[in-house]
Amino acid sequence: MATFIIEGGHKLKGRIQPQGAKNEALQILCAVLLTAEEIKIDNIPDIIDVNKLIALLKKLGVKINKIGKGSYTFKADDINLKYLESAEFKEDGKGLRGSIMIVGPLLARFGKGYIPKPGGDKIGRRRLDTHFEGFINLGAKFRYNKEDLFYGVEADKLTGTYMLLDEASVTGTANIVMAAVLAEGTTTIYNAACEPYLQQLCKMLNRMGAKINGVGSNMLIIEGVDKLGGTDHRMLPDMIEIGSWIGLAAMTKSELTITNVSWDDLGQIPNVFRKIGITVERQGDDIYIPAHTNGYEVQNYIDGSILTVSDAPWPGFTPDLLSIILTILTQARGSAVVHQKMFESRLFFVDKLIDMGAKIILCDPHRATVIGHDFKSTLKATTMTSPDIRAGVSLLIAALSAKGTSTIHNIEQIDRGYENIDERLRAIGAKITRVDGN
Ligand SMILES: CC(=O)N[C@H]1[C@@H](OP(=O)(O)OP(=O)(O)OC[C@H]2O[C@@H](n3ccc(=O)[nH]c3=O)[C@H](O)[C@@H]2O)O[C@H](CO)[C@@H](O)[C@@H]1O
Ligand SMILES: C=C(OP(=O)(O)O)C(=O)O
Repeated sequence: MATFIIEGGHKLKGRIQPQGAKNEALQILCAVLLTAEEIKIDNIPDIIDVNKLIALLKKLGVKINKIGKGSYTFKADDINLKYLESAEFKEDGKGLRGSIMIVGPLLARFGKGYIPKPGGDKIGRRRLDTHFEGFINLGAKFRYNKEDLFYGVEADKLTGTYMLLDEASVTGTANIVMAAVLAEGTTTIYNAACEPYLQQLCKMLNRMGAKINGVGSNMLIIEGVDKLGGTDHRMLPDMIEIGSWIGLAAMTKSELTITNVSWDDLGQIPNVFRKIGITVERQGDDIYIPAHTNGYEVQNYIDGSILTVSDAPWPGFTPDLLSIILTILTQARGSAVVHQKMFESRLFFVDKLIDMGAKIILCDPHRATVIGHDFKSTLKATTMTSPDIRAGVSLLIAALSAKGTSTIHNIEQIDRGYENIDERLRAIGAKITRVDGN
């Protein structure tokens, strides 16, 4: 278990370039299984989850060449399906959430797809029904081994159909789309998720020869094709990292420029930060955050009632930024409610913020009321353990704003999704030391 030692209370300054998007990368990498032709992908983040998926694809027989930082070619022309039945695969597949998305492409191209219960953050129930109901709708036979927690789908052929998803699952929609592009006939997916990750996936699949209409909406109409070909793809900047750096700048009263953010793909993100009083300035394709020397003031609604920040499927506000919003609210002028609708265990990390002196009432597992200090009292340094990726980064931001030296254990949770975070933050003035565990 590695650890960060953080000396808080220093202002940061400078420019930071967001990495390529983690959740997009996990989808895009799985899509290389859909063709025997070469696919070149740029801006792949160098993070634990993505590297685990690349290693898994390699074991599946995908030929992988690293051609530069974040740039790889992939060629899935000789897939080793036996690996899917190995004990090794049962271990590898469990290591991350994104591995679930190999199932759709494997089913579509080779007639079978297996996966052990995938990993990812322990932030509440994370069921997979939407994925498998989608495959069943396309004509696949499903089985689940309860002892091994091992899922499997098989089909001689997939046939397009109409389906109404029970929830707009992000990875579920990606998985079903990747199966449907090679199905016979037309598939309509209603209540589809439409995060930029999915829009990017659909655009890439269309460049490979797929026929997907409705990209960016909650109804995708997919006309199946016999075969897909190669393409080039570049990952968008990671919008969750961008939100994390906005929060970091505000809470440490630092002046930061977040470069090349792909503004038009950020949806509600800039506005939600503005609602809690943070100045988010557009400069070309950069975000400029001035030093919030006089703090930031939470806006009320027009009728004067208290602000609630909650998540919703895209184009709603992403649940992956709520932990960061909650953390920066602890120093806001005013109060707000954070309502995490999707995941029931994601707010428990507030205990650590309360230990640091934050004023938070956890109303129930989904809702917390935060009463901001307006910097009249700084958070106290402490020792904590990162429970999940976004709570981990939130605690890191809290520690950077706190008085004294904090310790965060289990930072592998942070490394799962943030590339070289300590080095990149040191470059803008943060005092962070990484101590490797045994
Ligand atoms: C690898 C990856 O891409 N992970 C992301 C993906 O996870 P993932 O695809 O696993 O998450 P899902 O979209 O399936 O949904 C997660 C949870 O939210 C609930 N749910 C979902 C849709 C909905 O309309 N209402 C609702 O309550 C589901 O019941 C489920 O419990 O999407 C999540 C939701 O944006 C993000 O937090 C994860 O970072
Ligand atoms: C919950 C997240 O990731 P995963 O789905 O990989 O656990 C996240 O990125 O915030």
